This record gives sequence, C-alpha cells and structure tokens, in this order.
Amino acid sequence: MPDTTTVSESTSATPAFPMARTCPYALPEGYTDLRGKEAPLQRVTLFDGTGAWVVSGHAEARKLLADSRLSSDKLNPGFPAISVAEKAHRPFRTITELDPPEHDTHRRMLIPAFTARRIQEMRPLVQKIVDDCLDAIIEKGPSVDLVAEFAVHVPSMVICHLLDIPYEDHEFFQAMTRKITQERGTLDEAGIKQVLGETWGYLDRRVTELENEPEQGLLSLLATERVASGTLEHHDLVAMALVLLVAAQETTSSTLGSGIVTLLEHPGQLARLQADPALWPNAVEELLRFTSVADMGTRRAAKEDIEIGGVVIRAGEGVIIPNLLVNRDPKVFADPDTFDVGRSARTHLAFGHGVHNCIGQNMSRLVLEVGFQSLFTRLPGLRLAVAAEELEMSPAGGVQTLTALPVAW
Ligand code: HEM
Repeated sequence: MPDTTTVSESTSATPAFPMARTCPYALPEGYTDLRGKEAPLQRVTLFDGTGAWVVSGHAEARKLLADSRLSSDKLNPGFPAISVAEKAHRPFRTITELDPPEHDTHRRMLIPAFTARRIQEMRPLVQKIVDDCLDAIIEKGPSVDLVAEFAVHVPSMVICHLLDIPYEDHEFFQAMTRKITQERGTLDEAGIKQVLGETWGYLDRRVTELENEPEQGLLSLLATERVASGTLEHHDLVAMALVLLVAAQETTSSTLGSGIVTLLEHPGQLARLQADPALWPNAVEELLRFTSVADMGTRRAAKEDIEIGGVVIRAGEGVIIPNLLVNRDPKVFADPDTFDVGRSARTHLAFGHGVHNCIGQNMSRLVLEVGFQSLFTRLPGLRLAVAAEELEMSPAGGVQTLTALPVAW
C-alpha cells in the first residue's frame, strides 16, 4: 500500500538528505547547491525514499520555528526521520518531541535551573573544571587528542554536576550519548533499542536513588518537589534526565572540537582574540554560527497546509531546517562563509528558535567561552598535529563532530 503520509513524492531530481560534512566548518557541497536556488525551500529525498522540505532561508526558518502548525512529535507519520533508528519504537518521549501545551508544562519545570543568573553562578566551577583538565593535558603533552582529553570531558563534568550524575560513570554514558547522537544514522532498530534501553536503565536507577536520598542538583530538586508531590511521574523525570544528558554532552563537546579547528585554521582571527580577549563572547556566537553542529536538530511535521517562500507545505509533510544552512544565508550574514570574530552573529539559529529553543544555551555559551579562552591562553603555541584534511567527521545525520583532534604545542 502506498504511504499516504508522503504527500509530495520524491523524484530522482531531488537531492538525497542528510548530507555528510567532511570539514568541521565548511558547507557540504550539496548545501551550496541548495543555497544557490532561488526558492528558500527545496524538496529532498530521505533514506527511505520519502520526500521532505529543506529550508535554506533564515527568515523562513525563523517563521517556521515559531509556527504552531508545525509539530515536533516524531510519532506524527509525516515527521522527517533521517535514519532507521529514528523510526524505531521508543517507550518514552522527551521534551524535544512534545507539542504545547504538554511541552510547556515540562519546560517550565526546567527553566529555573537554566536562567542566565543561575548559569553565571556556575562560572567558578566551570573555570575549575577547565583548569584541571588543562593541567592534566599539559602534564600529559606535548601532544594529545583534544576530543578525548578536553572537548568530551569538560561539558560532561558540568552536566554531571548540574544533574547529580556521578562522573565516575563517564565511560558508560559518554559512549551511550555518542551512539545516540553521532552514530544513530548507522544503527539498526535493534542497535538503537539496546543503546536507549541501557541508558534508560542506568538513569532509572540513578533517579530512584535520588528520590530516596536527594543530593544538591536538578534531578534531586525535581524528585523532591515534583515527583514526590505527584506533578511529575518518575518515568518523565527519567526521560528528562536522558534528554538533558544527551543534549548537553555531544552538542557542546562537538562545538568545542570544531571550534578549536576553526580557530587554528584562521590564525588572523585567533590573533585578534589573543590581542583583545573581550572579543571572546562575540567569537563564541560566531563559532556557534559557523560550526552549527546540531544541524539536524530542528525538524518538524506540518499539521496543516502552510504557505511560505512561494511554496505550500502540505499537511503531513516533513520540514527540515538545517541550522548550518540557514546560518549561512547571505541575506542575513554578509559574506557568510567568512569566519569573522568581530561580526554580529547573535541572530544565528544554532540553538533553534521558538518554543523549543535550546534550554541549555546559557550553559553552553559559558562552557565554550571559558573553554576556548583558557585553552588558547594556556597553550598559545597550539597547532594541529595532522593536516586539517586528515581530520574525520562523524557520519551524516547526527550531531556533527570530529572523531579525534590530535594537537601539539
Ligand atoms: C553548543 C551546544 C548546543 C547546541 C548547538 C544545541 C542545539 C539545540 C537546538 C538546535 C535545539 C532546538 C531543537 C528543536 O527546535 O527541535 C535544542 C533544544 C534543546 N537543548 Fe540544546 N544545544 C546545545 C546545548 C545544550 C545543553 C548544554 C543543554 C542542557 C544542559 C541542552 C538542552 C536542550 C533541551 C532540553 C532542548 C529541548 C528544549 C525544548 O524542546 O523545549 N542543549 N538545542
């Protein structure tokens, strides 16, 4: 029987999606083609042969991300899945997949822990984590893999502290989050079920422990204030823990890794930062725009027909808003493929937009600013230990990340 949810059939004329990156910051070739088209929305073909819309215009992306006629619910048959693993049945749903009003209830519970003020209070802790990590690197050097020794550890330690997850379990949960975010495009249904099942089991046990013996962090707070009062189910708290752990870890560590390469490959920009450290917060915004690692993070299914950018998205069709692509829209960012730490990049969509915009963005900004600035201050002679062309990126479809980053100083 034909799949009636796929309203617009894909044809051989529509490019395959997602597209792999070979460089942490350069556009895949196919993105340049999509951006070159006159219309800000184009049809693409997904892995299972279904079609979806890809948005390349920044203005259209903002409008669509704020449009309640689009749903984040992956159970919606028109949702643009980008791998077999994503279509596999899951016994739970997380905040990222809920539509309002259910979504808003969950989000309101999390917001107090992520306000700018609360996150700034974490600055001394983040600085200590970064300093300790750099001490260990310097002792180990003069050459290390900065993905393994720095980019993964720093955000992981920060989120563990925030959530009450013991860092000594990091080998387990870092491997799990890597599989869920980076390698999901390569997992089959059984593979993703196993990874999610093991991660769920671990967090289920941890949340139960915290319900019985609360500590200082966010999961303990929600366990004592919400689960105990019956306003949040244990099951939903485990799902929150899972999404926070996964969302915080891979995105921030990938931006650290890709950002380091971007800076090393643009020595003139790095010199500007070293001469004027007050530029770092601005540089972080430009790095977020330029690397846009959660490129596939913003996808939706249309619940009604939507007319936009000269096309009609039909109810039941999938929409993909690759943030790397919309963050290189020349109508918004002049000379968009140039990395410029002095530009005003704050309108980038690397953290999404609308009701689902990234709840952890203040935390990421803090970790990235402290991480980059401390690294390049402590190791001013940092350089790649291999040719940039030899660096490898994770497969298309997941969070875009470097598999390793060998450096020397
Ligand atoms: C550089 C780092 C990060 C990037 C690029 C990033 C990117 C994104 C994007 C694009 C979205 C929007 C998804 C959508 O619209 O469907 C999002 C949502 C989200 N992010 Fe982040 N993120 C980062 C760091 C973090 C951190 C550190 C945390 C937690 C501590 C976090 C937690 C979340 C959560 C819970 C959502 C879902 C919000 C909702 O549905 O209301 N993220 N993120």
